[in-house]
Amino acid sequence: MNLELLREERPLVHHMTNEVVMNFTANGLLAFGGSPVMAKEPEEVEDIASVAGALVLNIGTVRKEDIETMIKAGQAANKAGVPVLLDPVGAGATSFRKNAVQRIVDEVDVAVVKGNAGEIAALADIPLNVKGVDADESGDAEEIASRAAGKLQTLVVVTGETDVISDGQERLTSSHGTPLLGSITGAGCLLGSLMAACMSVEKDHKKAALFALEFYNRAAERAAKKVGGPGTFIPHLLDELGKADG
Ligand SMILES: Nc1ncnc2c1ncn2[C@@H]1O[C@H](COP(=O)(O)OP(=O)(O)O)[C@@H](O)[C@H]1O
Ligand SMILES: Cc1ncsc1CCOP(=O)(O)O
Ligand SMILES: [Mg+2]
Repeated sequence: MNLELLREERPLVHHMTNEVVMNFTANGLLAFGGSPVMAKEPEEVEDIASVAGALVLNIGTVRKEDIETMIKAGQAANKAGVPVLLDPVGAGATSFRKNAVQRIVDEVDVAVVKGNAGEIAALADIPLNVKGVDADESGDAEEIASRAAGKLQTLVVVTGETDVISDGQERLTSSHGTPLLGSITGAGCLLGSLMAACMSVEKDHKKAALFALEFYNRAAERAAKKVGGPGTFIPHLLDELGKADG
C-alpha cells in the first residue's frame, strides 16, 4: 500500500453515511490525504459514485428510502469498477438494519464489510448482546469474522481491541489502538473512510484494509499519549492522521 501515492492522488471517497459522523469523517479523511464528498440525493448518486475512487455505504442513521438509493449508488460503483465498503452500523440492534444490510449485499458487489463484533456477529447469525451501535466484546472476533466472510462472500473486518480481517480462508489480526477510540463517536466510521481511500489505490483489498487499520490505530496510540480525555483526543487524532506512519 503506497501512502505517498494516495496523498498525491487524494482519492475522492463518496460517502452515504450517518448524520452523527459526517463532519468528523470528512475532517479525518482530509487529514489522512483523501477527498471526502457526502451525497445521498437519488438524482446524483450514480454520477458521483461512478467517478469516485471508492464508495462508503454506512447505515448508521439510514431510513427506508435511503436503502434504494444506496443500492443505486452501489450498482453504479460496481459498473465503474469503484470499490464499495459497507459499514453495518447497529446491524445487531434491529431487524430493520439487519435486513437493510442483507438487501445491500444481495444487490451490490460489496468489497469489504467493516463493523464491530456485535454488528458482524449479527450478520453471521451468531448471538451476542448488542446495545445500539456499540459492541459486545464477549464474542470470538476471529470466529465471527470467518463465519461472516463465508456467509456474505466478502472480505470482512471486525474491529475492537483486536481487529480481524477475514476472507473466509485467511485471517489477519492487528492489536494496535487505544480504548479512547471507544469514548468518541465515529471512530469506526472514520476508519471505514480511510479503508475505502486505501482501497482506491491498493487493489489488494486485504492489504489496503490492514494498512488502514494499522495506520489509524497507531495514529490513535500517538494521539492518546498527548491527551487527558476524549475532548482533546479528537484534535490530536486528526493531527496524527496527517503524519507519516510510525
Ligand atoms: N479497546 C480498544 N483498544 C484499542 N483499540 C480499540 C479498542 N476498541 C476499539 N478500538 C479501535 O477503534 C476503532 C473503532 O473500533 P470499534 O470501537 O470496534 O468500532 P465502532 O466505533 O464502529 O463500534 C478501530 O480502529 C479499533 O481497532
Ligand atoms: C451514535 C450513532 N448513532 C447512529 S450512527 C452513530 C455513529 C456510530 O459511529 P461509530 O460506529 O463509528 O461509533
Ligand atoms: Mg461503527
